[in-house]
Amino acid sequence: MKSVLIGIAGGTGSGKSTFTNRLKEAFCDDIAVIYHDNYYRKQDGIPFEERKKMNYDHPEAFETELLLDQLSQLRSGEGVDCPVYDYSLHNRSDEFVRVEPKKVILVEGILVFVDERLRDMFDIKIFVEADADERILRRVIRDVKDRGRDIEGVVEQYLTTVKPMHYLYVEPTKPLADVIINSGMNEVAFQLMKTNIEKMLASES
Ligand SMILES: Nc1ncnc2c1ncn2[C@@H]1O[C@H](COP(=O)(O)OP(=O)(O)O)[C@@H](O)[C@H]1O
Ligand SMILES: O=c1ccn([C@@H]2O[C@H](COP(=O)(O)O)[C@@H](O)[C@H]2O)c(=O)[nH]1
Repeated sequence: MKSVLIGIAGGTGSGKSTFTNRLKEAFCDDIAVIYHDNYYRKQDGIPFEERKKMNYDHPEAFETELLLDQLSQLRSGEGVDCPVYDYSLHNRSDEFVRVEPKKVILVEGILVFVDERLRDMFDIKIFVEADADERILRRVIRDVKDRGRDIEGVVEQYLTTVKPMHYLYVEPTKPLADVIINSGMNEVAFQLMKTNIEKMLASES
């Protein structure tokens, strides 16, 4: 079985997870999904107050080597134990999630097109686009509701690291994408990808 790897990048709050999760809901266990965020580095030795202030939008914040190894294993037909990140702790949890090899593997994250080795693994590269004001508004609501943050903290983090790193690292990868889609709720883009994945799953190779 040859796996097709699909990378889904875009700024924070653009709707990457929304788009990815809609595809996962449509195909359930027929496809695999990997979130680059789960590969944020382990920070066990660093106190919580320090972890809160770190730059999570720089490529070095991720253990991309581990992701590369695990994607290679999946492509060779082996299952992997993916790490699980806990945003409220700013650290990896002790959990793992078993991911089995599938014909179609989605890999989602803000910086998945930055590392050339990772970028070159993708058969299809999708960039989810949304205006910066909409992204930050969504992020404030989501981080307060789901990621254990307060509004002041989200705003400070956005201005000090998230925004500058977005323009330094995320935005420059947009032209490297095969397809740029306008929001994760885009129905046309969803149906096009769904049809394509159905064809991939039905093909013999
Ligand atoms: N087009 C949209 N309109 C309104 N809300 C949206 C839209 N896309 C995403 N959201 C919401 O915004 C938040 C961030 O979206 P998410 O998919 O998690 O973004 P990302 O994974 O790119 O950070 C979520 O709460 C999601 O439900
Ligand atoms: O401990 C952490 C780890 C990450 N973040 C932020 O998460 C986003 C990436 O996730 P999206 O779902 O794409 O928004 C990134 O911008 C980091 O700043 C964090 O706040 N704390």
